[in-house]
Order: sequence, then C-alpha cells, then structure tokens
Amino acid sequence: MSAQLIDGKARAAALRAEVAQGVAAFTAAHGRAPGLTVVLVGDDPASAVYVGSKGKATREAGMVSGEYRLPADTAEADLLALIAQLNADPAVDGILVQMPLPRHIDSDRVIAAIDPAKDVDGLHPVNTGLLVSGRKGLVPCTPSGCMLLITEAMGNIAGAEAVVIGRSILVGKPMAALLTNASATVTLAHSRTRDLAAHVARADIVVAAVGIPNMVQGDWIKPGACVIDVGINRIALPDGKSRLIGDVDFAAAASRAGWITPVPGGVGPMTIACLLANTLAAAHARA
Ligand SMILES: Nc1nc2c(c(=O)[nH]1)N[C@@H](CN(C=O)c1ccc(C(=O)N[C@@H](CCC(=O)O)C(=O)O)cc1)CN2
Repeated sequence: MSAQLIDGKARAAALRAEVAQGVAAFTAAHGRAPGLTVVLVGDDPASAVYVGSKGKATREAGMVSGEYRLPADTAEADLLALIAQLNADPAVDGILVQMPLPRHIDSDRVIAAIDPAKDVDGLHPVNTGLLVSGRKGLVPCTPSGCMLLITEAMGNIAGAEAVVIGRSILVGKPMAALLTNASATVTLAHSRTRDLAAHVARADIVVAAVGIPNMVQGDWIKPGACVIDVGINRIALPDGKSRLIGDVDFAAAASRAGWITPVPGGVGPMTIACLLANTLAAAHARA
C-alpha cells in the first residue's frame, strides 16, 4: 500500500473531545446541557445499533440524550405528532429521525416537519437550500465528516477534480455541494452514468457512496488521488461469519491513491462525531 491511511476513528475521537469541551462551556453559560433526541421507527438491526451508538456518544459528550423507538407499523401521522412535540420542547436542540424509514412513511414529509433550527441531520429543505447557496446552516453529518477528512489530508482543494458516486440526499448531493462550495470541479456520478471508470480516472478526489461492495476498481484510481469510501456493506464469509467492506476495492486502490479511508474506521465514525458537533451548533444558535 502506498496511500496514506486516513484514520477516521482517531479524527472522530478528537472531534468528539472538542465537542465535549464546547458542551461543558455551553452548560456553564446557559445552566442546561444541549439535548439531542433520536427517533427510530421499526426494527432494522443496523439502524438500532446506530441509534444506540448515537445515544451513548451524546451522553459521553455531556449532552442530554432522548430516544424514541417506535414499532414498524407506526402511522405517519403519529410520527409527525411526535416531531411536533419535539419541535415545541425547549430542552430539545436537535432532532434526528433515523433513516431508512418503513416504506409506508413518506420520509420527505417527515424531514420537512422537523424545525430547521433543530434539524441536526441537515436534511430539511431549508438547510439543503442554505448549503446549495453556500450559506451557513446545518450540514448533513456524513458529507461534513468526509469534507473534514479531505481538507485535512489535501489542504486547499480549489480547482481539484472531484467525482462523487451516488446521488442520495444523505450523502451524494450534499457532498457535491460542499465540494463545489470549496471550489472543486465536481462530477456527480450515479447508476446511469456512462463510463464511470473514465470519470474516476480524472479525479483528484473520489467519494464513493453507492452501497455496492468493491464497485470502484483499484485501476480506475488516478495515482495520488484522495479516496473516500462511504460504503458500509456487510458481506457473508464462507465460515458463516460476516465482515464490513466498502464501495472501493481497498487493497488495489490503496496501491495507487495518495490517501484512502478504510472501512470500518474511516468515514463511519465521523458521522456520529459530526452529529454531536451539529447539535452543539444548533444549541448555540437557539440560545
Ligand atoms: N438520519 C440518518 N440516518 C442515517 C444516517 C444519518 O447520517 N442520518 N447515516 C447512516 C447510518 N449511520 C448513522 O445513522 C452510521 C453509519 C455507520 C457508522 C459507523 O460508525 N460505522 C462503523 C462500522 C460500524 C459497524 O461495525 O457496523 C465504521 O464505518 O467504522 C455510524 C453511523 C444511515 N442512516
């Protein structure tokens, strides 16, 4: 491997320690700790683990953690009523509804119901609008974490060619906006993109967020590029166990890249650290 490994786990731990200091100062100044409430609907095992990790990280940062675990058949109207209640609660600074939601619930309607000032996932149309306009707002956690890792590795990325693979509202689209705001030249690729390999081969920065194991081949990577792997794919092993792999063929890409994130231990831990940072920022803005 010639690439420098980007240690997202260590960077996330440093950010979490920074947030904890900020939380202590906020609490001393305002006589209350910032509060984050997470809502999970259904029983997806991975989502349940993420929600548990968010609660633990929230408490470890010194914030107040609220959690609602609702059954999979929860009516959309009941979820919207809970959000209205959390919007009105002065002790709640951040509200996060874990994705994906069960099929019978319209996630756009749910996201739009969250007070934009408490939308620590940065998914509300007001926050996406602010992001696209290059103005201050709450930014989605995973792209925010990727951006930190990219700029700390590469420094100024103005003029760099960037390819983002995947156009989800959670990662791909906000990632493209953040890179654009940092003056990179951005291509947003997706399942209908023709000759993806040719796009990737031109890229100084590759962000893979498609959810297809090892989709990005090592020999597509431009020598020296920064490769950020957002994919978290659990694959079954012949011995009946399983392991996590990313969207990038790590070993092959690492022999050409300048920097690369591992899976696990790369982007994933940054998501929760950035969520804590957003919650503290939301608490300050509300105070
Ligand atoms: N409302 C939201 N839903 C979802 C988001 C989100 O940002 N907001 N992101 C993902 C899941 N996610 C957080 O919710 C998340 C994913 C992965 C990790 C993480 O730390 N992964 C570890 C590996 C963990 C494991 O062993 O399974 C890693 O990559 O090292 C944290 C958070 C979808 N839903």
